[in-house]
Amino acid sequence: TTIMAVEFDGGVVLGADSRTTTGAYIANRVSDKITPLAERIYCCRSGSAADTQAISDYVRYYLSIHELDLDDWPLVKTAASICRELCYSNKDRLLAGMICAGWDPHYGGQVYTIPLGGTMVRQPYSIGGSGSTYIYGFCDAHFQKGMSREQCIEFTKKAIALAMTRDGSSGGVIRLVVVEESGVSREMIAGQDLPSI
Ligand SMILES: C#CCCCC(=O)N[C@@H](Cc1ccccc1)C(=O)N[C@@H](CC(C)C)B(O)O
Repeated sequence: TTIMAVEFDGGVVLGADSRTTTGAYIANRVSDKITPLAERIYCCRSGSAADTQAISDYVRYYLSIHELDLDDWPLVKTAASICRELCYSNKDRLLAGMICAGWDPHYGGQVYTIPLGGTMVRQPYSIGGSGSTYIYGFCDAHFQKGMSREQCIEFTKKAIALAMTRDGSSGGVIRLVVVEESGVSREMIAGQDLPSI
């Protein structure tokens, strides 16, 4: 897996490849690893498909209960904290590396990364999954503070595309989700991995 999320002024871009593997076998070449946690909060999943689906379901459930007490949008930090609590307190049983990202009216676009051990840290952008190891240099070289929505989209597309060419556990199509105050939009970019003949 290769996953990424980038903050911009007013929202976030989330990106992921679409390959699920069992060993070298590609169990799913069109997986959707960008999963909703609330209306303006999503997570990118890496590691065990089962573990990260279960964690996402719990976070979505807890947030839905929490929202009944709120008369406002839930905070991205709240979603990330619930995710972190589940990952940390079950760290010896889970294989889950997740990136929580979204928009809320208090802090705008935010990216929180929750790697394997269950720590949580906010970053201007984050990369994760097996494929991320191949693009740290590219991301260090190309990230700039204050990039526009469109620049963040292009940065995310290029980084994930490069990782997909080198990581055997990444491939399929590039999925993108843009979350901002005005709404959520999805995009899918197909490469060579979809049958054309
Ligand atoms: C189908 C099926 C059985 C397991 C599928 C399954 O979890 N594959 C994993 C690799 C893995 C991990 C831990 C144990 C075994 C196999 C996988 O493809 N993970 C991708 C992300 C998830 C969310 C799709 B990525 O991290 O590569």
